[in-house]
Amino acid sequence: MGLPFIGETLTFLWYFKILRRPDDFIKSKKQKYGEGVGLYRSHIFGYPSIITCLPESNKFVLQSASDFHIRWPAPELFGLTSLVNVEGKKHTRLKSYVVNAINHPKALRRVAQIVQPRIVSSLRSWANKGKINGLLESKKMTFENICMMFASMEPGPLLDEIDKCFAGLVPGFRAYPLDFPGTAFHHARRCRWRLNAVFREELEKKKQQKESSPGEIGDLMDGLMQIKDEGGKQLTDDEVVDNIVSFVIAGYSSTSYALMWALYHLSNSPEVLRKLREENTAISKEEKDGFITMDDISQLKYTAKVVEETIRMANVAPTLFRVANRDIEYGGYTIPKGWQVVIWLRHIHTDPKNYDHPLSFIPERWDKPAKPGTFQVFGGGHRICAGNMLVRVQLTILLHHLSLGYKWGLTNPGAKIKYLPHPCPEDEAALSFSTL
Ligand code: HEM
Repeated sequence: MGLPFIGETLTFLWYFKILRRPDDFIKSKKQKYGEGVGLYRSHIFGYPSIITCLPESNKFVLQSASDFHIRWPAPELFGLTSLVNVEGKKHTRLKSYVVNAINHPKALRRVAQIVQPRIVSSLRSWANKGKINGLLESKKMTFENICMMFASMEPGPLLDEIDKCFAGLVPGFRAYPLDFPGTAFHHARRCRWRLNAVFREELEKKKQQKESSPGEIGDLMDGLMQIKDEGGKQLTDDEVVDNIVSFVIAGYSSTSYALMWALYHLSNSPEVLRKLREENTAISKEEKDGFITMDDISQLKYTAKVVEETIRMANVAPTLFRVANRDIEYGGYTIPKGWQVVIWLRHIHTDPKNYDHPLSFIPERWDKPAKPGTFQVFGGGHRICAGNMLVRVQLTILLHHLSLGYKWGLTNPGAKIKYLPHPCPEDEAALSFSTL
C-alpha cells in the first residue's frame, strides 16, 4: 500500500520519472507478491486502489460495465455530457453514432480523402525545413486534420488560437484541482471556456449555413447536431460542443505521439523501412499527388503490421481508471465498493509472457495474431476507443507517403526516453528530413 496518504504515487514517480524503468513498477510487485490473479492492493493517485495488470483481470474490469464506472480526473474539463463521461443508454446511443461517423469503412473512405492532402503537404514542408522536431510537426499535422474532419475548420489564426487553448487545457487533467489565478487547473478551465465559445460559434455558423442551403455538411459536428434518441430528442448545443471538444482531446495527442513513434522506430530499423518501401512502391500511383484509397490501404499487409507494432510500443495510454460500484469478487479476492481500479494496460504490452523481446520494434511478430487479450492499447469492452481505425488509417497514409518519398534520421539517436505524461524521446524526436 506504500506510505500513508501519498501511498505508492512516489514509487510510481520513482520508476517512471527518475529511474525511467516504468515496467519495473509492476515487475517489483510480481517479485514481492507473486503474479496471482493479476490484482494488487495499493493507494495511488490519491485513492485506495486495486491495480489490475494481467490480460484476464484487465478484461474482466473493462467488460463489466455495470460493476465499474468511469472516473476521469477533472471530468468537467472533458465535458460532463461528452461520450467519455456519460454512462448507460446515453453512452450507447452516442457511441454507436460516433463509431459509425469516424470508425466504419464508409467513414474511413472520407477520412482518407480529407487527411491525405495535409499529410502530403506536411511532409513536403518538413523536407524544405531539413531539420524538424518530430513530435511538434506530427502534432501540427494531426491538429489541422482533426479540426477539418470534426468541424470543417481550416488552418488559420483561429485554429492557432484553439491549439493554444488545447495546450493549456490538457495539463489541467493532471493538475491538483485548485481553482485560483496562477494554477494550471484555473488556466485549464479558462481554456475550456474559450474552446466552448469558439466551437459554439462554429455550431451557430453551421446552423445558419443549413438554413440558407439545407443538406449535409458531412463533418462530425454536423452529424452530432442531427442525432435523435427514440423519442426524437436531439442533442442540445452544449452536448454537441462538449463532445466535439472531448473528441479533439482524445484524438489529438494520442495520434500525434503514435505518428512520432513511427518516425522514430523507422529511423532505427532500415530493414523494416526497406520492406515498407517495397510494399508501398507496388501500389504507388503517378496521378493525383499519389493519393491512396481505402482499397489500396487494405492491400498494405506489411504496412498494417508496422502500424500495429508502432501503436503497441507507443503505449500512449499506460493506465485507465474505473471505480467499483459494489463489492466485486474476482479470483477469490474482493474489489471493495468505491475503490479506484487502475487498469495497467502498459504491462500487457511489455510483458515477455505476451510478446517476445517486448521492447524491440518487430513488425514481423504480427505475422501471427497476438495471444488473445494481449493487445489492449485501445482499452476494451463498451468503452473501447472510438477512434482506433481513424488512427490506423492516418498512420498507414503517413507511412505510405513517407516511405515512398523521403529519408530521415534521428539527430540524437541516444536521447533518453521520458515516460510522463506519455512515452517520448527527451528531444521529442529531433530529425534530419529530406526527399529521397
Ligand atoms: C494511438 C491512438 C489512440 C490510443 C492509444 C487511444 C486509446 C484509447 C483508450 C485506451 C481508450 C479507452 C478509455 C477507457 O476505457 O477509459 C480510448 C477511448 C476513446 N478514444 Fe481513443 N485512442 C487513440 C486515438 C483516438 C482517436 C484518433 C480518437 C478520435 C476521436 C479517439 C477517441 C476516443 C474516444 C471518444 C474514447 C472514449 C470512448 C468511450 O468512452 O466510449 N481515440 N482511447
